[in-house]
Amino acid sequence: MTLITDIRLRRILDSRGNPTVEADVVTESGGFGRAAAPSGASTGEYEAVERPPGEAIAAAREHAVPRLVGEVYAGNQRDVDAALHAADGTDDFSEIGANSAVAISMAAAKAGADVLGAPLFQHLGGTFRGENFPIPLGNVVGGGEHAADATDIQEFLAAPVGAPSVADAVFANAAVHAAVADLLEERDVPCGKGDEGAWAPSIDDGEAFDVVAEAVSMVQDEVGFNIGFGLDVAGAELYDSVSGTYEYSDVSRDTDEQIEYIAELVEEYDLVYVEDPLDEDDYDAFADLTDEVGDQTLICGDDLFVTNTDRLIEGIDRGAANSILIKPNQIGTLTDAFDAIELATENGYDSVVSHRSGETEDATIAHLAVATDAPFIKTGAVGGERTAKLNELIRIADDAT
Ligand SMILES: C=C(OP(=O)(O)O)C(=O)O
Ligand SMILES: [Mg+2]
Repeated sequence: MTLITDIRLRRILDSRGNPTVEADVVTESGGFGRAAAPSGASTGEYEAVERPPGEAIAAAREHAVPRLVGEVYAGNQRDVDAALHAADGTDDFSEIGANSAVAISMAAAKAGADVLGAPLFQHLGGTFRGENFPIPLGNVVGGGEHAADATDIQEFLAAPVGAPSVADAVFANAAVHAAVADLLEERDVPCGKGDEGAWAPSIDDGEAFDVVAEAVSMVQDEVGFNIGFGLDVAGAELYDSVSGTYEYSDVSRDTDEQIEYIAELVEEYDLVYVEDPLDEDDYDAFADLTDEVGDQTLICGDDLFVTNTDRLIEGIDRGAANSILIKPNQIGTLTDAFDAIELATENGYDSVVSHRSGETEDATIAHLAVATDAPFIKTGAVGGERTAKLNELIRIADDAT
C-alpha cells in the first residue's frame, strides 16, 4: 500500500525569499506527503551539503527518484533513507543535496502516515507517543548572522520551563516577545526583526540581557509559572581562528575568557540553556565549560555536532556537552536525525529539535519532537513559518491533527 509511485520536486520560496526544495511523495494506495527543506545562515562547517535548489532537484531526479519510485515503501522510513544515501553515494549528500534528501525523506514519512491514517508523530514514534510535549524555546532578541547591526549573541531564547501545557508555553513565549518590544520602546530603541522573527535592536549584549531578563520576569509574574531564558551564542561565528579569540563588537576574548564569560552569564541570569558557547572545533573548551556549569544548565551542541552521530560520539567520549540540537537538514534524513536522538538519549543528553533561520510552513519538526519525546523544541516565537510549528504542537496536544 505504501509503495512509492511518484515523487515530484519543485522550487518554492522560503521565509527569507530564497528558493528551496519541496517534495511530494505519492503511494500506490493514494497516500500523499509534502515537505520542504529549511535552510541555515549560521551553518556549521560539518553539515551535510545544501546544493542550489535547481541543481539539487535535477540531481535527485536523476539519481534518487528512480531508486525510490516502484522500489521502496514510504511506510518503511529506514528503507527510504537508505535509498537516498545509496542514490547520493557521498557521506555528506553533496551529490543530490541535503535539501533534496531531507524534503524527500520527510515527504515520504508524511505519505506513510497518510496511508495509515495516523498523525505523523504517531507513525514516527509509535502508538504510545504523544503524552509528553517539548518545551518551546522562543527567540525573542537576536543578531549575529540573523540580523545586521544587532546583538553579537545570535539568539536570546525565552524558556517557559514551568508551563503547565504546551499551549501555555507557546503563548508565554509570544508574550515575552511582546514585552521585549514594549521595553525597547520605553528605552527609545527602534528595531526591526531578524530572520527568525526575533527583535533585532542595535544594542549591545549587556543591554539585551537587561531587557530580556525584565521581559521574562514581567511575563512570569503575569502567568504564574516559571520562565527562564537561554542563548544561542553561535560561537563559531564569533571565533577568529587566526587570533584564537572570540570577537565581540566591544571586546575580544580568548578561549579561557570566553568560558569564564559564559559561566558568569549562567550564574548571573540563571540561564537554563546555552547553545554553541564555543567554536565548533573546540571539544575541549566545550568540555571545560560543561564541567563548570553542566549541572546547572544545558550546554547544547549545534554547529559542534551537526546532528551527526560520529561527532556526537566524540562529544560524549570527551564530555563536551549535555545536549544536542537536532536539525534534520544538517544530516539529510529523518533516519539519521532519529539515530542521533536515540544515541543522545542513551547517553543522558537532552535533544532539542530545531528549525533553521530560513523556514517554510512545513511543520514536520513539531511531529519529530513529539515522536521522540524530545524535551525541547527551538522554533521561534512569532512569524508564520514559526507559528506553523508552534500551532501544530498545540493541535497535537489537542489531539486535533
Ligand atoms: C537556527 C539556527 O540558525 P541557522 O539556521 O541560521 O543555522 C541556529 O544556529 O541554531
Ligand atoms: Mg545554533
